[in-house]
Amino acid sequence: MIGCLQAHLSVEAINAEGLRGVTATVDVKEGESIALLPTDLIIEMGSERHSSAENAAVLLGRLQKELQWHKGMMPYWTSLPEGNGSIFCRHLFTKQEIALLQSDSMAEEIQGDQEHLHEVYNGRAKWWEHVLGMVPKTNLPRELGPEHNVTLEAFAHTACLVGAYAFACQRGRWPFHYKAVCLLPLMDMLNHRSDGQSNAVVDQNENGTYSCYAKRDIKAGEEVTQTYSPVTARSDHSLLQYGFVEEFEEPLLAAVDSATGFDMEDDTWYGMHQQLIGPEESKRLKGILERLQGSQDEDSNLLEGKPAPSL
Ligand SMILES: C[S@@+](CC[C@H](N)C(=O)[O-])C[C@H]1O[C@@H](n2cnc3c(N)ncnc32)[C@H](O)[C@@H]1O
Repeated sequence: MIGCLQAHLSVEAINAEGLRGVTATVDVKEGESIALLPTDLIIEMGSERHSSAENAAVLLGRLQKELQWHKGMMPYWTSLPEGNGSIFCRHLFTKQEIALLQSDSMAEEIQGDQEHLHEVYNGRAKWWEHVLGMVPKTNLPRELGPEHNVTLEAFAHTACLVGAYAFACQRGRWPFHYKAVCLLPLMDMLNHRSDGQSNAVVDQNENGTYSCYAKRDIKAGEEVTQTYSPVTARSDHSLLQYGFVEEFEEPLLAAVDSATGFDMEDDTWYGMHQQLIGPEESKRLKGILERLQGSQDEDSNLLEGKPAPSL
């Protein structure tokens, strides 16, 4: 499998905590391709409309039915985190962990996702949901169950992998093209850095293959990173979707913790449940911070309860 993949990348631990990522094996110039993924290595699941649980069911269905393919892709499967606890993920949160969120709206969201995961596992989708394409076609029997060698935990783990590793991808050719959810081996080994900090982008070529392009010159040995979805602009959602919060060299205040600003056009996404700040409030808070001098001494004074500088 790896023979078909052309890449100037090496997968390795990239920090002292042992976080795995990819580094460039050669110097790459801005705009050059660092890796090329052929179409036959793209793993298509359901559509973008479908949940991670539904797409996990499609993937497990393919794995059970297409044994040759399953075997051929073994280097990829073994490269993914294996087993319970290897991913910090909403589908696997316990009741105690949900309580730690201290946010009713997020707790509800996660409980809803966990119920949905059980429903997909138990095959409770209505017949008309299948007919209307509201649930993807899977090769699996409607009921997964232990008799198919997929435990609920393994199923939840697969849904977690899909949630954190899959890409939205364009499939087929015009006029029969459509948006799907795909796993892109190796491309999914790139870690996230916020926009402006990342040095690469994963893009689809006209012939359907995927390339990883350098956004600026990259030196051999340097980590190669890309910017994941806009979800990462908010620490709480980044934690829920991907299991991490990006660390910035200069920590930002929680209220304005979006490094890239609010890049979603529809800011209701950020304002759901009316507890979160939108672009206007973010601008106002950033304005205040910019006017504050923010020296170490002033911060210490504030922490000791001494008067804040006047604005
Ligand atoms: C698409 S995978 C990237 C490859 C992954 N590091 C691996 O070793 O399999 C996404 C996962 O990588 C980790 N990750 C990505 N970017 C990160 C970052 N900036 N800080 C910490 N963890 C990160 C998170 O665990 C996330 O769920």
